[in-house]
Amino acid sequence: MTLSLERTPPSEALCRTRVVAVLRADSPEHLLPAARTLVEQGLVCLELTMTTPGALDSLRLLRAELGASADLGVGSVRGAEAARQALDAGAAFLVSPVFDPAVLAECVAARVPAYPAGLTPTELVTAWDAGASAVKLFPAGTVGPAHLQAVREPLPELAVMPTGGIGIDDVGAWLRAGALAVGLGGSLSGDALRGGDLGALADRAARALAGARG
Ligand SMILES: O=C(O)C(=O)C[C@H](O)[C@H](O)COP(=O)(O)O
Repeated sequence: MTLSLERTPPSEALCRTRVVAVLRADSPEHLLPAARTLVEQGLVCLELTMTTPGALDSLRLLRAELGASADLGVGSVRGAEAARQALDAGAAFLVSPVFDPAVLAECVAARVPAYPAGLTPTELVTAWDAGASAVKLFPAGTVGPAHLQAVREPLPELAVMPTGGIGIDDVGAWLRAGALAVGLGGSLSGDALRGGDLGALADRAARALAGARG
């Protein structure tokens, strides 16, 4: 199907590293040291979720502290107002657990990459045809890489970012099944967002990136 829409492409950093760290914390306290650790390892695409208290203040802080070394987006975005607030705070991309056309419209207008979600072929194609930069397969862990491979056989044009329930050692399998990139939340963060060991976080980041390189 040929559409006359101008799709904002995913960032160069996402296409290169192929891993997005989903940072969902109970408090903003430990975000900065964890983010620094990930960026030092080369895991530079970071998604701060709106469910984290003070998420947009944290985004501003991380942007000031990490500058151009990180590709900082916002996740769990629902509704036009939240999308506008995240974009005003400088989000480099927006992610959602659903396909919300209002969020996508804000991203299209601002020419910022948008990653709305779907699970079924129809949901994924609907978000893709509406102009998603890539579609987030969510919750990916409930279906596995075989689902992605089967969906993309008749729909090879879809750029897909599986997220939700993915282990750090599963990255390679998802990329081989046709994913553009994967999102890693809990399996990557571990206890680092609660003040846990940053050395262990660095090791997990290195493992995830090694899996992405294949
Ligand atoms: O809400 C969004 O926009 C999200 O990005 C949701 C994330 O995909 C998951 O919260 C990550 O899930 P885990 O890797 O299982 O911890």
